[in-house]
Amino acid sequence: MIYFESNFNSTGKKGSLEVICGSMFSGKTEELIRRLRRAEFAKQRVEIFKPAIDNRFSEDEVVSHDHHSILSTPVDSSQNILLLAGDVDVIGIDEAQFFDDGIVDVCNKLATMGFRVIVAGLDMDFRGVPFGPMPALMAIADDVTKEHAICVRCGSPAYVSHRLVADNKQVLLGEKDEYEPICRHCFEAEKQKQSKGSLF
Ligand SMILES: Nc1ncnc2c1ncn2[C@@H]1O[C@H](COP(=O)(O)OP(=O)(O)O)[C@@H](O)[C@H]1O
Ligand SMILES: Cc1cn([C@H]2C[C@H](O)[C@@H](COP(=O)(O)O)O2)c(=O)[nH]c1=O
Ligand SMILES: [Zn+2]
Repeated sequence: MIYFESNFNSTGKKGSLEVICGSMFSGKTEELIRRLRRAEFAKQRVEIFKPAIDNRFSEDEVVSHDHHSILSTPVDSSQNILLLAGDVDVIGIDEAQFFDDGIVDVCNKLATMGFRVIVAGLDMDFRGVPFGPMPALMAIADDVTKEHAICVRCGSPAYVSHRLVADNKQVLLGEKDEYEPICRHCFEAEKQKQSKGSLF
């Protein structure tokens, strides 16, 4: 896929929605920052939003696990993105899984209005279940990129973020102490191990 920094999508029309998904540590944020920086090199005006709850590394920056960062605006609700999207060409949104369902309509509207919208987020939660508005965003996107971390157990491409701590809430902010990226095979082995353990 060729991304058009000119803000025209592959059909030559202005306005599009790109989704970058995958497990934790797969490079979603790095890829988001890379696309936004390229847009800046093309003299595009860029605005980045993230959910206010994600204050792990910084209140007002999107930061990758490899310490790349870009200034962002934290917002409490998806509607705020519509209100705050000013006179820009490209809108980046990180950690989209944490937004309310309204984010789907907001992204659709922005793309139709002519913005290039680039969204990054976890496709699945720690149970391997689709996360929040991500499946709907992927369905309506013009382009979807699935990134893969390396499975920390066997070196294959990882597909899910396995939770290492005993907590069943869907939302639990964390890093390497709380999550590890693993592949389908190692995830299945883990589930078997846990179900055997719960029998005794
Ligand atoms: N198991 C792993 N597989 C791949 N990258 C990893 C792994 N563990 C740590 N990393 C680091 O995470 C970086 C990706 O970080 P980031 O873009 O923030 O990912 P994401 O946003 O998908 O969580 C990689 O460049 C690498 O330095
Ligand atoms: C799997 C999973 C993750 N989270 C949290 C953990 C992190 O704070 C973010 C994901 O960050 P990343 O940029 O993709 O590394 O989400 C969660 O709350 N619930 C989950 O099931
Ligand atoms: Zn594995």
